[in-house]
Amino acid sequence: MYCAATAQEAQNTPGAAPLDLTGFVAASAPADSAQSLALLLSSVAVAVKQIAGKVSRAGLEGLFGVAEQQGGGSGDTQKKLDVVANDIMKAVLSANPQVAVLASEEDDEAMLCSRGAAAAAAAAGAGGGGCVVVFDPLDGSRNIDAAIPTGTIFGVYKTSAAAGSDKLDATAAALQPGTELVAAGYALYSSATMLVISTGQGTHGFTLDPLCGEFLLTHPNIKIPQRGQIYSVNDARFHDWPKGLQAYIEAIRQGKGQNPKQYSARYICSLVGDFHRTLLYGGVCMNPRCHLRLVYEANPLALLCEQAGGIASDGKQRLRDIKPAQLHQRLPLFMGSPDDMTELMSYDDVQQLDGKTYTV
Ligand SMILES: O=P(O)(O)OC[C@H]1O[C@](O)(COP(=O)(O)O)[C@@H](O)[C@@H]1O
Repeated sequence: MYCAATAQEAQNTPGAAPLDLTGFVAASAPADSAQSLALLLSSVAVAVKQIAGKVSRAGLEGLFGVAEQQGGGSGDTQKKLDVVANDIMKAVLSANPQVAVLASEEDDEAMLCSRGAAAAAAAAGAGGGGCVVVFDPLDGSRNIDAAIPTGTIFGVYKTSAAAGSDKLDATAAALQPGTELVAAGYALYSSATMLVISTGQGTHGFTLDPLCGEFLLTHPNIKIPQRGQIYSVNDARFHDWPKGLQAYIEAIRQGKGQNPKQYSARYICSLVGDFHRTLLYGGVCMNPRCHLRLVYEANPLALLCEQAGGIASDGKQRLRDIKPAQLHQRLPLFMGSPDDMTELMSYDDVQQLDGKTYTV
């Protein structure tokens, strides 16, 4: 089988052109799904390029601010760009015949895509079928109006785990534990547009080259540092946290943790941005209250984190082992370097479960 190491060797060959996303996935994903995942991730890349265009032109196209009509979904106030990004994801992905089910943060229910669902039902008996794509079309959208980085998060499952013989239940198909993910990724809309993906063969980062319009491999086989020196959390909530989390943060702030160095705080309030920095620089990023969503935010990032050698938890257990009960289920989220995460989890009492919400 052609594996990630081979694709990486090609990337490192002097004079070789950087690999593009589709070529890399076709060459490095598991052999039985490489072609289909390459096609699927090509569709994601098309949607991401369109969203990146809208994000960068939002101020010029009147796309700042709150949407006039509030839709369903996870209950957050929808921004104009949330709606635009959601429409783009659904339009592009539903045109891909492999996609049987789409589940978005911005919609109440998972939806069946007629072409993909018919194909999935037809192939279900043979153990085949289409795929389910879960996504948060624009994470961190409260940052949009200040041109601060935002992102798109997605995860891909097979329908076969949920398909009956002739009828596919869209919601059931979307409620799979993170251990069933066959691919996941995020786009980061920042000084560069990046797409970071995993098909279960490592975590790899691609940068959109505006000159050729392609995502090119710039960060092959990302490995999160064993330990970092940065923690990322909304620190203003310190006095609402449980004792264990307070004690951990106090220790690392003062260089009194297992790492005898004082940690720095960094918090963009854009999950993709905070996670991306953590992946590259190490340390921990977290939201200890029940705010982030298991299905389309936490689980996809957890796959990327683990494939980079990190740990992802809800503060009690491995995140990807949790079987979702609802599409918009929220939970505490902790991800980061293995040594930092192991130290954090040793404090045990780190989840903020008081149900408190905040207006800003
Ligand atoms: O208010 P908190 O607890 O700091 O939460 C901020 C988090 O919420 C998010 O904005 C996600 O919420 P949205 O999906 O509604 O944008 C993350 O990007 C960010 O990490």
